[in-house]
Amino acid sequence: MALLEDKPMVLTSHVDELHAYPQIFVPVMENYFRIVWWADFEQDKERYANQIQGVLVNGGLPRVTAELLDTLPNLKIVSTLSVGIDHLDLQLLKSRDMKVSSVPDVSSDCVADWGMTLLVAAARRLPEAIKSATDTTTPFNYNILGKKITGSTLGIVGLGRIGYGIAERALGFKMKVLYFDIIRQPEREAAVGLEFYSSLDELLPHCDFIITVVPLTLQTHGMMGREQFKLMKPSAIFINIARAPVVHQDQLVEALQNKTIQAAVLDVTSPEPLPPHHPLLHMPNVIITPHMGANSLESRRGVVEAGCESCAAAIQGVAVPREVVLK
Ligand SMILES: O=C(O)[C@H](O)CO
Repeated sequence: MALLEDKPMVLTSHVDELHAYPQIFVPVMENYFRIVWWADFEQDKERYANQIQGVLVNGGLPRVTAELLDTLPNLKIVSTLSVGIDHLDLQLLKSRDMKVSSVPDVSSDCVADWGMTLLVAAARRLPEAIKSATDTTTPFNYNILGKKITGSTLGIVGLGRIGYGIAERALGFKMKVLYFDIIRQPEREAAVGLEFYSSLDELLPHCDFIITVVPLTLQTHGMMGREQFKLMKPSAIFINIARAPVVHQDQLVEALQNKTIQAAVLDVTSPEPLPPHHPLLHMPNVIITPHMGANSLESRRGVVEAGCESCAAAIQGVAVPREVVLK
């Protein structure tokens, strides 16, 4: 896609806001657009409203509400710089005939790398080990015993691009890999030798590690709760790199407190960050990371490029790469 000569105006989050883009990506965006930061827009909407043709979001601001759409009469696209689209009101956008794009493919390897990293970190109790070796107030401990990964069984919940990437990596660790998905995927299954389960509840009792990698939808909302934790082995390690509401967080706390399962790793929580007194922050068998699966420099740069490309295409009135088909 050619860069636009007369750069159109696009609204996006403020660089300092949660989920906004690190300053290093701003020049990438400015190659394509005249950027209006959300905070500036908020202060003087009339100045910008008629000129804004695209909105770039990333889970946080700008919230694309009916009110925002009413304010921007020349808006052509809402482009999210993310895989997930759960923060967008797709019904609203469809009713306004708005183009929508996401970036489902660019960061898959990076997120799959992160999924395996978290699995290894939990299995080998990495945070505790680092603390023991580097925090002089903590006893140096030669006996932090982890869980063997080689030969163990991994259950992947959701065999999309990221889930499949995790399967490929797990095979390198000589793990047995099972998966649950609402759609069976024989080609992927055969390519790396996966075992399919049509029922989540039937898959869970077999797994040493379970990782959720599903999009957040009405069907996946709360799919991991008390009943599912009870079906897991008491030695199971549960990892969520999808979206927090896929898990009943309070029921996960209960399962960890009752030792229904051994440990959990959460790259996503509700809310983010958790308040200081939240029990998950104070459990030795929990690892929490700040929603950073897609955070390699390369991946984020690619995501920003791709999102800008889609946005520019819609403004030019040509086919939009990675358009989200609104049903
Ligand atoms: O959906 C994604 O791409 C990541 O979770 C970042 O929002």
